This record gives sequence, C-alpha cells and structure tokens, in this order.
Amino acid sequence: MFESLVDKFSGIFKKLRSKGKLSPQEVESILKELRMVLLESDVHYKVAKDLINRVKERAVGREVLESVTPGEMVIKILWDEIRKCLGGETQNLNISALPSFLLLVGLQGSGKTTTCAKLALRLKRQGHFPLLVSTDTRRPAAKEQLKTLAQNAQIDFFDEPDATSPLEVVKKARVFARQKSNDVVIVDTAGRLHVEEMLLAELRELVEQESFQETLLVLDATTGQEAVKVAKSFEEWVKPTGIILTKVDTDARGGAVLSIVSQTGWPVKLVGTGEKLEQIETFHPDRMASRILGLGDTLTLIEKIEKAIEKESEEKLVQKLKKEEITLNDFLDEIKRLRSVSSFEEIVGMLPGNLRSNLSMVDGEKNLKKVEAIICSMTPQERQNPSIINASRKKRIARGSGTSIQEVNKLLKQFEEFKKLWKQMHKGKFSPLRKRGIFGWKI
Ligand SMILES: Nc1nc2c(ncn2[C@@H]2O[C@H](COP(=O)(O)OP(=O)(O)OP(=O)(O)O)[C@@H](O)[C@H]2O)c(=O)[nH]1
Repeated sequence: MFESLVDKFSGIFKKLRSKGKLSPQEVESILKELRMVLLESDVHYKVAKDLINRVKERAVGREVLESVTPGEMVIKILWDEIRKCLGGETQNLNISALPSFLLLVGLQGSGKTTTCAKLALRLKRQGHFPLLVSTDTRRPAAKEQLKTLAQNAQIDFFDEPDATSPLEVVKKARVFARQKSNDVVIVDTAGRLHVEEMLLAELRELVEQESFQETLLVLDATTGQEAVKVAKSFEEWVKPTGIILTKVDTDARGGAVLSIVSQTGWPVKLVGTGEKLEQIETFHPDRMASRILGLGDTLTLIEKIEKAIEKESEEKLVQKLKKEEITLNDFLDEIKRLRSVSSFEEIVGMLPGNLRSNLSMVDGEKNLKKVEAIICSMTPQERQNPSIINASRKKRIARGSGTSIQEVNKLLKQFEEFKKLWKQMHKGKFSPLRKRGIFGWKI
C-alpha cells in the first residue's frame, strides 16, 4: 500500500532526522521536495500546494527552529496536516436508528457489492443482525453475486424478483427487515458503467422517497483523480454522507485518498484493504496519515493482534510471557493465527520500518512453509529454548528443512523480535502509545 509515497518520504525523512538544526533555507528546500512527492503521487496540485503552505507556516516559525529535534518536528507537522486533510477525526457509521438503512452507490467495478458483504459481515461480528438487499433490477448476475456472498457469510438476504424499481425493492425490504428483526439493512445498487442519467434518476427517486441513515459512495482508490470526478458527478444526484474507499491495498501511489477527502469534504468512513470479506477497516485519519508517511500504523496493527488472540490462548500466552516461556511452537501458532485474520504482508506493512525488516521472513506463504520446516526440524528442547542451538545443530536443521544456516539464523532473530512485540502488547504499552501518537515508537 502506498509504496511509492512511502519510499519517497522515507528518503526525505532520513535527511531530516540527520539534521541537528534546520535553517529557513533548508526547510524551504525540503518542503519543495515534499511538494514534488505529493504531486508525483497523484495528489491534486491545489491540495498539495495548500498542504505544503500550511506546513511551511508552522515549520518556519519558532515551532521548528527552536525545537530540539527540528527534523522530527517537521515530520510531526506534516503528519498533523495530512491527518487534517484526511478529515481529522474518525467518523463512525450512523447506525443509531432501528433498523438503520445504509445505501451503497458507485460505479460498476468499484467494489460495491463486495463492500456490502464486507460491511454486513463486520456488523454481524459486532453483534448486529444485518440484512443484505440487492436492488439491481436489471442484472440478475449482480443479484446472484450478492446472494452468494450473503450465503457464504451466513447473512440474511432479500431480493424481490418481480420488482421493477429499486424503490419498490427497498419498500418491501423494510417490511421484511421488521419481520425478521434485522437492525441494519445494507442496500446494494446497480453499478453504473459511468454516470448514467437514467440510473441516477432512479437513485434520486430512491433517496427522496426512502430515508437512509447513510448514503455511502464507494470509490476505487486506484483510479486516482478520476475518483474525485466520479464523486463530483454523483453529488448532483445524491448527496453522499460519506465515502468507502476500496482497493487501497493495491493503490501504490496513495494520492487519491488525500485528494478525495480534501476536494469533496465528505468523510471517508471505511476502507477496503483486500478482496477477502474480512478486509475492511474503519478509516482513521491519524493512522492513515502514518501509513502514507511510512511511519507504521502501529495502532491498527495492535488492534488486529489483539483480535487475533482468542481469549483462552491469550490467558495462556500471558502466563507464558510472565514466565518467559514462549517457545518456537507458540511463535508458529501465532503466525498462523495472524495469517487467518489478515495477510501477513498487511500486518508487516503496518509496522514501523525497523520492525518491518526484521519480520520479513515470516511474510508470504512460501516463507511460512520454510519457517514451519525449520521449526519442525528442531528437537522439542530446542523449540523450548533456542539458545541451546549451536553452530553444528544449525547446519543440521538447515539441511533437514531444506533451507540455509542464514535462514535459520534469521528465523531465530525474528522470534526474538516477536517476543518483544508480544511483551510490549501485554505490558499495556499501548495507552502511552496512543497518547504519544506517532512518536510512541522510536522512528
Ligand atoms: N484488492 C482489492 N480488491 C477489491 C476490494 N474490494 C473489491 N475488490 C475487487 O474488485 C472487484 C469488483 O468488485 P465488485 O464488488 O464486483 O464491484 P461492484 O462495484 O459491485 O461491481 P458491479 O457488481 O459490477 O456493479 C472484485 O474482483 C473484488 O474482489 C479491495 O478492497 N481490495
């Protein structure tokens, strides 16, 4: 995600951190570089210009020049301004009504149908009773797609085959939801190839006659500036209450997020981070700013790890941690469990750079197999206490697992990193982390 932005920023940040003091000329030249990075990453020129001007205003003032670490201060200001550009505060979905109706609109292929199912599954896991409704009266295939997704995720589905308009379907869905006691109704709409007037008129009729707690515009992040144009043209017909940005996982440039929020003024409420139904997240401007700048989205990562560890095994793990008894078997179990929640790539991507490179070996299916093979080639005593593994044993383990001594060493090093991460988590290192924001981790 955002590889291009992250790479370029990291070069500039390296320079910034190496400076003891910054002269106004140096600040000026760094801001120019930052502006170029934003432009190259598809951020609209006006958005980039305004953002850099705000950073400049704050950076060339006393805030930076009298600071002990001026470089870090510039990064902090940039992070803060990007966070504001992304909407500032996290905006949650409005699902206070009973039932709450959420309407999803967008272009064909934007990921709307998948997102409806993702959202339903997420709400179900939070204890809600969602109902998925398809209103595409023209394309049976679209209905089938949603129906299949609903069946797979065991979510209630409603469809009215004889209906001739989305309005008719939604009216009937309202009655159905009441009978079935569904508390959130997610309505999928026909995907438009481009902005087609007839379909949009149908949508307008729907939002004028039915009440929706949310009208969410689904936008494909990879389409960059095009997404802003799509947003503007939808606005003439329906007034979205928020945006769901999909495919941010494949958005290498990352500029679209910034442009979309600052140019529409609508909050991004959720982001799609992969094709799997679990891959949807609340959009947190502060965490997204950290991701864009490559500072590591530590908080989201921690939430994921916390979710991944089931209650029971957590208890066990805590006891083991206290007694310093974590073994390589636990390590293997943990990687497998984390992978079931999210792709490891995604997890590793959210770590700050220093931890990221240390955990690269456990990234990817092929590597996981290697890790498993290495651990399985060890004796139970070695798995319990890897410090007893000497050079000749390493050679044998490497031979037994079809790997190399370097790979065995790398795995042992990563095991130590993992232990550190776990410890930090269980020592409740997160509340200070939250308070201290991006500098909680030594970046
Ligand atoms: N990588 C990635 N792919 C996604 C994401 N969300 C959806 N997709 C993929 O995008 C493609 C289009 O998704 P759909 O849900 O069919 O899109 P749609 O907007 O409903 O399209 P129509 O049903 O044709 O209107 C599918 O292959 C999805 O798996 C995401 O967050 N990340």
